[in-house]
Amino acid sequence: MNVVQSSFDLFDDRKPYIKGKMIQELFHNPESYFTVTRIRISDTTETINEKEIMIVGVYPSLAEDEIYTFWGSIKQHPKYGIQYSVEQFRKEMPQGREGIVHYLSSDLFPGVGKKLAASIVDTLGEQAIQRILEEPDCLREVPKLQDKTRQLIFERIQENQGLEQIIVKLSEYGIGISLSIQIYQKYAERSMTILEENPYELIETIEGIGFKRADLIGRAVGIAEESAERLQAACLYYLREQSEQYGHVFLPLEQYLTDLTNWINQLQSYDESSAYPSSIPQGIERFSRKKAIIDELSISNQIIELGREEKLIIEEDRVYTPSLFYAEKGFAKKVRKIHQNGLAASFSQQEFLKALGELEERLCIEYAETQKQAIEKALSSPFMILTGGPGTGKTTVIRGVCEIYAELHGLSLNPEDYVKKEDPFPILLIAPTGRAAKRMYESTGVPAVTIHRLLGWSGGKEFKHDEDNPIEGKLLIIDESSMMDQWLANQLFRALPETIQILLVGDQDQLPSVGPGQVLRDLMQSERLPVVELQEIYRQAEGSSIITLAHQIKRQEAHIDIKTPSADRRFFACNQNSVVDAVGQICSSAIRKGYTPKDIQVLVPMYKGAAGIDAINKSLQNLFNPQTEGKRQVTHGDYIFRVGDKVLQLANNPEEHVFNGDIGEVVSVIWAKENVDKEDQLVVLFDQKEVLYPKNQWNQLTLAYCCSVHKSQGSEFPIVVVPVVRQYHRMLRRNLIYTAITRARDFLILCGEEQTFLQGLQKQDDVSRHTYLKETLQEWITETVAEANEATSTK
Ligand SMILES: Nc1ncnc2c1ncn2[C@@H]1O[C@H](COP(=O)(O)OP(=O)(O)OP(=O)(O)O)[C@@H](O)[C@H]1O
Repeated sequence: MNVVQSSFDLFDDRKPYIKGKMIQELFHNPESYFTVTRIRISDTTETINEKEIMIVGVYPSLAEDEIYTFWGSIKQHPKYGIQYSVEQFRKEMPQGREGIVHYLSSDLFPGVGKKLAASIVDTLGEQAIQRILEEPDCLREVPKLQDKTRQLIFERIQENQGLEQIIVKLSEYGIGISLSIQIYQKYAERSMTILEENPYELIETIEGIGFKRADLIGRAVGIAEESAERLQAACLYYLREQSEQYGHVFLPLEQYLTDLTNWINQLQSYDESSAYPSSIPQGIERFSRKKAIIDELSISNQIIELGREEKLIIEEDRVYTPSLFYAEKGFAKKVRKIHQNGLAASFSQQEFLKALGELEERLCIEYAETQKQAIEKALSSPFMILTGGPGTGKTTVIRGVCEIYAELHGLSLNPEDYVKKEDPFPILLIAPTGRAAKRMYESTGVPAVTIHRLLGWSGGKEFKHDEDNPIEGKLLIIDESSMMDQWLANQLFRALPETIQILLVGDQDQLPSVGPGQVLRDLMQSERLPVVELQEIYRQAEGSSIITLAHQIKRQEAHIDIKTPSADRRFFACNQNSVVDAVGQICSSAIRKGYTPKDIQVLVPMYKGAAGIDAINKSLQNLFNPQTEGKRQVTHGDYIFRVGDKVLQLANNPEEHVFNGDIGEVVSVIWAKENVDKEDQLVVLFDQKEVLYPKNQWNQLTLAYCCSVHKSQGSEFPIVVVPVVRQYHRMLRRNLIYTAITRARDFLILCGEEQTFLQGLQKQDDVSRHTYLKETLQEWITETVAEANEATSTK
């Protein structure tokens, strides 16, 4: 294979080096890549006699049985003796034969395993790739190679000419095959040039490459710490990271500059012991390549430059990424337009009361005074917000709005009356998740879809509807709007006609959106749009103590009793070490009472640790769906997926109409030998729709017996089990617990430590989000709701 003659010659073999194989990794920080490994020396030009040495510095975890070359300097530690401080490193090229076997048995060639790949190389020699390209028929010489596989090998090699070189090269920096393929697909023959000249570009273009990984390549190819490319990439990356992690839409300039400077310096100050976690083995010197302190002035120069190039937007003392700046401004602009231009229904009080009376009769309920006001206001305002805790009748009001709107406009609510394209259904009901939309449909009888579906999302940034191709509709009702982030809100609003009427429904005490922003909260707090809050609880009337507990939490009452059992609520005391068993016992007991795994949902705030989601899922899998003879299962990383398992979708897959947070069941495992693609496959059933998962999509799935509170937003389950133990204490806060317990429809079981639960309720979200939506609306819409009301009442 010609990889060995790659033009990528960055390493100076004349400098002293040490070559060797790993014996043991003593420390590796996956964040900073600071690594300490003991290696067995196979060759060196340094003046040492040792056969083994400790390699200390910034490099990825080494692969077993691979030879690496390190360039650096020898340091003498008073206690631990000789150590080697690394400045550059390189994985030795795979030997010709080994490299081709590795390539041919990768996921690029489904159906070709190590054995077959070895047989191809044994038959065709180390020039196999070249030979196959020139004369595909040479593959006929390989024993037992089926025609279909032969064809596939040739086609894949032809499609990916040159890729094998990149794969081998990138593996030197700890970059695996799938990322290498993405890099190659993006840059083709320019891949190597990008890597050598500005690996930081990969952060923007390749998902899965963050600043630290790019910086690792940057170090290896010799890009200076203070170079503009590196610092600019750090500025952009840090801002994006802060938005993604903490939900900020912008950062205050001063804070951004200080925190970013500290972050950059901490990244490179590997020789300052304070920068390292205490888990580094004592006695290991903390040093690496030459250090350069980056001062605030250098960073601010780069920020100004990025501002000039419009890669950052600086408005007064706020720094934004362009996408969030335009999302926030664009959304605010459209809200103002709809608020001022939207066409509200016009009707007399008499007409309204008549329609309401008929509806009450039909539904056999009597709307409460605030609920009536909510319906009337929603119908007569271009933009209204309806809020309230669980069970206060938000959905009942939505139903009223739909029915009376239809009545007042003489419209039918039967979708079958709208089959013609030029006559679309006038009332659009949407929610951020599929399950929330389904609930909305079930309780109102009006069709409801996800926001993504309404927008005709087809993956990535592709939406069918936007300002040039707006959605058609007259009334739009958005439920669970606390989950809507600033990007999605803007995407939705830009696709709406200015004349549409909007009812936004949500509970601001629930968790904020996963993505940046706090759209619902800002809209409400701007005091520029009418808001109706429902406070009376109706589900309580049906005997629900779950709802009472939720409202006690919402009102921040001082004495909350979680221990006294009631008809729909229990508490079981247990500690951190016994909580997994306790959850198991609770679930077993529910199953004995006739509930199925689908009815029971365990909700936990974190994945890792002895009481984390992963551990609970493994234990519940054995309980709910144990391995039995003949039941098929596959292993994927740490997980086993077995026929009958309840699984959770972790990514949006618009082609198959399955979305992040959807829950399904594994209904079959198809072995590689049973399908034309020659790879193991899973079939998952979601709501009567079967979806096929080839192996490379298994990472979109996880077990769902237990899932995160975040993923459960917008859903309801008959039985919810919420363990609360000290291990979660960093994550616990009022709105998280509130969201978890309000997911329970019939029965709520809390287990764990009462004290930890009560302490969690005392904590609010510690970081408030930096957003400017509220202020923008206040600047742009001059009249407050109170003033508007006054003006109407004096007319
Ligand atoms: N005015 C009313 N009279 C009698 N029952 C009512 C009234 N309003 C609502 N309900 C009943 O209260 C229960 C909760 O109402 P609804 O589902 O509309 O509340 P919600 O705020 O949407 O709750 P959640 O947010 O938990 O879904 C329902 O069973 C509903 O029929």
